[in-house]
Amino acid sequence: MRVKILDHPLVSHKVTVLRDRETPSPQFRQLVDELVTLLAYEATRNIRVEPKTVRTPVTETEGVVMARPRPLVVPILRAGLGMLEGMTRLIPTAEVGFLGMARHEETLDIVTYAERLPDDLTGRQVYVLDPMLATGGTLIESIKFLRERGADHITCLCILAAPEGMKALSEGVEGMKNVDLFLAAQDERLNEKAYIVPGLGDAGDRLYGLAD
Ligand SMILES: O=P(O)(O)OC[C@H]1O[C@H](OP(=O)(O)OP(=O)(O)O)[C@H](O)[C@@H]1O
Ligand SMILES: O=c1cc[nH]c(=O)[nH]1
Ligand SMILES: [Mg+2]
Repeated sequence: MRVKILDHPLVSHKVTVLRDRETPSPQFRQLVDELVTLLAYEATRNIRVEPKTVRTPVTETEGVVMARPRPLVVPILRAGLGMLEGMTRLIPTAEVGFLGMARHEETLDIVTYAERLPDDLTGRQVYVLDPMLATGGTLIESIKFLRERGADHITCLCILAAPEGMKALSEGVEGMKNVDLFLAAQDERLNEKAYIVPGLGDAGDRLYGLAD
């Protein structure tokens, strides 16, 4: 598994504001949207293109366009939904599939409660969106799911990750070729409730939770 952590002062600035418990939901959503654009710029370097000839007003020239089959973007509900618009703004022609997964607060077991994906993903490049990689259980489960359908190359975009989850993920996908992970920041550890430290709390609640 290839891991890339963005190293950019603008990213660090946005992550810091995102962490701040005083940052309200509307600003939190805006920051997630901005961060995913920056992450997506790096994470889509591997996007497949094919040659295309175009006629400019001046002459004919060789360029490239995105290859077929189109890439598939998969936000992991609920928190991953906050990353979808930023991603599709960059790749408007991508197809979007959905996976709804939640980890049980105490057992940390992953429950897959929704799935809307093409049956056959043979040869497809897939971009998985989930802001938090904590124990890694959710991402491992989703990658296995996508692999079983034939996905060819899976790139995960996360905002924060704990080292424990990164290790579990790399062991969990060992032997699987073509799995990449892009992060805005790597955090210190997990706490006793498997929350990321220092983290940003519960991403789903901060994006979509009811205001106090
Ligand atoms: O690496 P893990 O230990 O599996 O934890 C990470 C998962 O936890 C969060 O989702 P959550 O289960 O809270 O669901 P939500 O998005 O509906 O809040 C987060 O968005 C990840 O999907
Ligand atoms: O810190 C964490 C861990 C899992 N899910 C979250 O939303 N935050
Ligand atoms: Mg949650």
